[in-house]
Amino acid sequence: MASEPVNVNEFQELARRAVPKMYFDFYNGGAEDQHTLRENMEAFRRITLSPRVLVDVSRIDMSTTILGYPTSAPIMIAPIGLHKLARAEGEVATARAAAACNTIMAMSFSADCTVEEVASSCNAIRFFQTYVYKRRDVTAVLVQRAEINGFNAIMLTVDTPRLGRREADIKNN
Ligand SMILES: Cc1cc2nc3c(=O)[nH]c(=O)nc-3n(C[C@H](O)[C@H](O)[C@H](O)COP(=O)(O)O)c2cc1C
Repeated sequence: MASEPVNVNEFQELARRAVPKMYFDFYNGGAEDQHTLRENMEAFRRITLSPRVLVDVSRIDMSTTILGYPTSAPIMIAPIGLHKLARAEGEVATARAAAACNTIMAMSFSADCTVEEVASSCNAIRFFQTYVYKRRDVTAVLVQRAEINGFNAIMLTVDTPRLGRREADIKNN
């Protein structure tokens, strides 16, 4: 790719070149035969946009709110673990990017940075993702730390009672 990326797919190709294969496979892969991963993309392809014609488009505003918090577009950063595999600053860099784009960052429980580091790095609107652990006191402490550090919402992941069988990660050890 000679020039700057012009769409999301091209970012994927840049990422492939930027990080070791093992890390790229972790970020890029899904579980088992990756049916859901493919279907997630197909679902977006099936959506047809119907432009409204003869309307004033001189000023386009996609801003909205998510749980009452403002965002420049109905797009936010999903919780993804281990950002330091991609960049030394990890989730701090992601939070700064979210703030620069006026969007919301959901920080993973499996983050490489602490909630304190992310909170002190910028004023991004941030949600904290967690699971409900067998030890409820562990969950409570995580939620309290997030709250003290200005996280605005808790994103509860309920579909991971067991980890998915991510075959690329198995092959990469
Ligand atoms: C590499 C990777 C790591 C992820 N880590 C987390 C995580 O730590 N916590 C979580 O709740 N979801 C995690 N997810 C799930 C994503 O947040 C998201 O729900 C999932 O990728 C589906 O959204 P998508 O179709 O936009 O990819 C992860 C997904 C990927 C691909």
